[in-house]
Amino acid sequence: MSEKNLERNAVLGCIADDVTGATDLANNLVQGGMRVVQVLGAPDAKTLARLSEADAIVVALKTRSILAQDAISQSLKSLNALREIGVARFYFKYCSTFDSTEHGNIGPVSEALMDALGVEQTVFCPAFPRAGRTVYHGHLFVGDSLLNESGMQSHPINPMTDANLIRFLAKQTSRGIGLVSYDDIRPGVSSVEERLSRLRRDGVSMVVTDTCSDENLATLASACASMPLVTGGSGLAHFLPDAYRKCGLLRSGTFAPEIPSVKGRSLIVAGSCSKATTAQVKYMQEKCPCYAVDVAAVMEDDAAELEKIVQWAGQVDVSQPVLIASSAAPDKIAEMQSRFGAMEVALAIENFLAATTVRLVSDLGFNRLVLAGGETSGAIVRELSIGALKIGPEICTGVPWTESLDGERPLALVLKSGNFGGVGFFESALEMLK
Ligand SMILES: Nc1ncnc2c1ncn2[C@@H]1O[C@H](COP(=O)(O)OP(=O)(O)O)[C@@H](O)[C@H]1O
Ligand SMILES: O=C(O)[C@H](O)C(=O)COP(=O)(O)O
Repeated sequence: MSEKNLERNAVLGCIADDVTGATDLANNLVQGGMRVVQVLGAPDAKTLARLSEADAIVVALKTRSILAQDAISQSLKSLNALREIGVARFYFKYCSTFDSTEHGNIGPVSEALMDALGVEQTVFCPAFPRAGRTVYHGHLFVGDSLLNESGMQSHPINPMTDANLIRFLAKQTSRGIGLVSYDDIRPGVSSVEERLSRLRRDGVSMVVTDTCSDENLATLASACASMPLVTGGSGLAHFLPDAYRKCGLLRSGTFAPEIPSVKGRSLIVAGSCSKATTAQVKYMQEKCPCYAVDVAAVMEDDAAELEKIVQWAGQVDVSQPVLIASSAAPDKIAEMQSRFGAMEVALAIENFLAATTVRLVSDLGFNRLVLAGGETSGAIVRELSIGALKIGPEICTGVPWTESLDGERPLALVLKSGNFGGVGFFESALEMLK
């Protein structure tokens, strides 16, 4: 394909099951040298056709924790729109901690995408070593802890209680599941390719990959570059652009992403209850005014609680960032869930934080938004009616600044995965805009 043609067609179309995972993926593709645009919600081909300069298009859905049939329908709509504009390679992105449940959507959506593309095999590569996610003998580790001992076992809506990905995925699909082990990867690309073809011959269509290092990811990216579909966390995406360049699929050269040029008030909204976000909230409470959301009040009279927050935020000096957090410890979460129902609380808080953010943006001029949590961020960007994001520079591993490309006024946004970032993340993110 001539260099000019390479300029025209997106090489890779990505479908992500939550918005923070989508920006995490987009960030890794940008780091690999791709020009990336992220769209929010299942698009149509007409919308995508306008993004002709992008090497990769990332479609950010909110399908991780919804009914499988709805997740499949939104994912296939996105796939069809991407195919209609000529995209031929696809990436289904889910969490590096494989966030799902026994009846979750990773298996069903992967099956649907494989069937729509007519592919016999794909890989499941959640690992992201730079973020401490590795896989060994098919078991997922977060740092030096097994997934089910990492804190993810207490997740409010998808507690991860089994680190064995093969056993866990088998509960979501009846298709053959196999493993490309560390010992298959260590010798190099041809060893991985031989293992994959042996598994394919044996009818194994879903292949979990061990990954202990970035070097393993680079090997896997080269071995999978010809696959029409790959699935995983964002780690593999860091190395795919180079693999595509080596196949002549992607133009050479890289570019420096721009920091958002949005001036104005800063708002931090934390709905994630992960260990990382809880620590970040605790740190930031010492640095700026913080409102701890009263979950029981939200469940009983959300309008009154929202008005209280708007009044409170209106008293804060405009030069100060404002922090609103519903994050809580597992025992407090359990108490609310037993009183009101787990999904009822989850959805009520997502919708409450979304409505609150819209009010603060429209009434008090907040336009630099740092959002913590995948489901939380998805609800907020949907309520703000943001359709597309330009990917900016990385703040920490897996989390970039972004800027809205549409809507009434430009917004600078951080969509932070709950688990990502150090304790001072919120402060560091805002420092970058000074
Ligand atoms: N105090 C709380 N009690 C119960 N559920 C909560 C509380 N605060 C937030 N939640 C819910 O927990 C879920 C957090 O998910 P998410 O935003 O994806 O965070 P993460 O990125 O850590 O997974 C959301 O559904 C949110 O509404
Ligand atoms: O951890 C990842 O791979 C992604 O950044 C992600 O999917 C995060 O989802 P979360 O719900 O924000 O933890």
